[in-house]
Amino acid sequence: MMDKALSDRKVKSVVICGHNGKFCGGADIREFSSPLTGPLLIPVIQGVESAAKPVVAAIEGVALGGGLELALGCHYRIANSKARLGLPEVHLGLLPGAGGSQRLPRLIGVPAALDLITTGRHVTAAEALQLGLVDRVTDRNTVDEAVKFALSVADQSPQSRRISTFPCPRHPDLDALFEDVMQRVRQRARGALAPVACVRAVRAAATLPFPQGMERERELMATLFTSGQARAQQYHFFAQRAVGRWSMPSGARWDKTKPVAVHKAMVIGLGTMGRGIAVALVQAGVSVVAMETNEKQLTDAKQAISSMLERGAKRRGVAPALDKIRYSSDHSRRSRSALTGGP
Ligand SMILES: CCCCCCC/C=C/C(=O)SCCNC(=O)CCNC(=O)[C@H](O)C(C)(C)COP(=O)(O)OP(=O)(O)OC[C@H]1O[C@@H](n2cnc3c(N)ncnc32)[C@H](O)[C@@H]1OP(=O)(O)O
Repeated sequence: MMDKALSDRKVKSVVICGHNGKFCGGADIREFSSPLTGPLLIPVIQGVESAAKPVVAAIEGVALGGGLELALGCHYRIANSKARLGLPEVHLGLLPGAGGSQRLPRLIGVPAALDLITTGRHVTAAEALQLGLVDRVTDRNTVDEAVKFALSVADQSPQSRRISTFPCPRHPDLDALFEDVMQRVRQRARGALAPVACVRAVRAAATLPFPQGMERERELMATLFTSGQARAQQYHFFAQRAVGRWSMPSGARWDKTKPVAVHKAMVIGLGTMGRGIAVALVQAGVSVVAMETNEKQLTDAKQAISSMLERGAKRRGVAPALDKIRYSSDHSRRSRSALTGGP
């Protein structure tokens, strides 16, 4: 479709838009666990950018990851005022590997690009306009506005709008900037590879011509792409969404179940975890039966839990709720029934 639009002489300018009010949330993360198929994004974006006629991105909903990278390959970007834009790959253990790490700094400058790429944060359309990431923001129908705009620039050459040809905006002391950012990113990353690789990729954009920068981006991406950290972070992405959709063998489901207040709980086993759980429950106002069959462990736990509750209460300026917890070494049915108030 794109090839057809770009090669048809009757077509003077092109608008790329999404579907159902969303421009593009990026690549399908599930595809990263198997060999990549389909047209590779980098040549697609290069084809768009090098087109001889203006190409306009009409951004509604979200433009994230590869979606924003595609928009950066366009010559103009028009965003709906409710749209959100970002390069969140760092949260998936990756970097913006379809030219995003090389085009973004050329468009909005190194400090702003470092911020967006290393944090993966989304920006609103208003902030995107302020940063120079988009050319216009509209409250109206974005595709209609983009079509109007595309017609108004149809006779103009897109030559000066190709971000890959922009020099990276100058910064007075690049070395000091990167040293400072790298130090802060390393501290925050606590061993994560992707944020550090993101800084390295942006440094390549700031110091190398575009083709060499792309090569550096590719090398860094190749290391991250198959890393255990990336696999774990991508698993985490889907796991986070799955826990929000739980269902029980009984058929109870997250969206059909009303929450029930919990007033009593029993904690069985008072090791480090059990003690912490008992304290958290008491502090949340729940009456707790704390059960431990090992007498020595029970004595130690009583002391530890009381002092945790006292310290917590002191910090919050309230009385310690020591009366909310009862201890037991009796694992019998009678002891467990104390929870339900049964016989
Ligand atoms: C050498 C190789 C070079 C390769 C270059 C590749 C370059 C491109 C890379 C990328 O684009 S990486 C992906 C970047 N994008 C993201 O990280 C966006 C992730 N998604 C989100 O932030 C949110 O889902 C959203 C898009 C803002 C929508 O949020 P909302 O709250 O409305 O819905 P969710 O519950 O989060 O999601 C709904 C549904 O969709 C699934 N999903 C969302 N995004 C993706 C995705 N990118 N890939 C696959 N699936 C996605 C999500 O899991 C939900 O489905 P269920 O889990 O409920 O079935």
